[in-house]
Amino acid sequence: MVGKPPSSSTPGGRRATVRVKSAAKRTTSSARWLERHLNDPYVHEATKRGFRSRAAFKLLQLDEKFHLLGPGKRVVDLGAAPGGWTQVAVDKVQTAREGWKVVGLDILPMDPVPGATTMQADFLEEGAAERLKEALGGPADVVLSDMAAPTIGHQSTDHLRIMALAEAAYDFAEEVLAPGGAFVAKLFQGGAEKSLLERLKRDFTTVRHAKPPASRAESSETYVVATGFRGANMND
Ligand SMILES: C[S@@+](CC[C@H](N)C(=O)[O-])C[C@H]1O[C@@H](n2cnc3c(N)ncnc32)[C@H](O)[C@@H]1O
Repeated sequence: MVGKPPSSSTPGGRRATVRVKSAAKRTTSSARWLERHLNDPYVHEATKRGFRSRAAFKLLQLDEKFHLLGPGKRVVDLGAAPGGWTQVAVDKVQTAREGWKVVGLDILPMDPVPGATTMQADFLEEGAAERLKEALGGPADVVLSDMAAPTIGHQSTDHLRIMALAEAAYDFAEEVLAPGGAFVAKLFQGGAEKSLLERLKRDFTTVRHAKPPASRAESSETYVVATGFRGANMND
């Protein structure tokens, strides 16, 4: 009969049945994703306002709460693609005066964002941080990291991978931040690993965890927000 799954009584049949089942599971979860996407008010608002991603609202909300961005500031945006945070950063920092800067980096290609410098590189690869420093051409007031590797569903592996990205982002931030600067990094629930938190508490006047309303409730994503950088040489 057409459409009837192959018999699972033979090894080939069982494999085929498993394949059919997992394809069906994938179809159901993509359908669920599409439905959620179409009903998401942030997706609609992002389209209306010309943002490339709904993620733009997470930065707008973090900025509203922590006052991170402002005219004339110099910003680094790590994990920038497709560019929602970069758009928000340019919008908030650009002024008629010289000196403001937004540099975005992603491992994926990204369409240029007017006003920003963008580069494609794996941030964890040797030389990427140096190239980024060159593009920045001076100290930064804000280092943002929304970097996240695709999750594999294995909680501790996903946690380790995002922590490695956050730690690398802070290694970079520690070198380029101007006194008074701010650092934001995406983490998974459970918050920052003790070692990163200890460094942040030592180096900043305020360290908070935040989950902006635009971050989906079912996502374990959260952000660590550190403000009031005490200055690079304070530990010397
Ligand atoms: C959640 S998305 C960022 C969304 C972005 N903030 C926006 O507003 O459009 C996470 C990004 O981190 C990037 N990423 C993950 N690992 C990276 C790495 N090692 N180096 C650079 N970018 C990385 C991914 O390619 C992805 O584009």
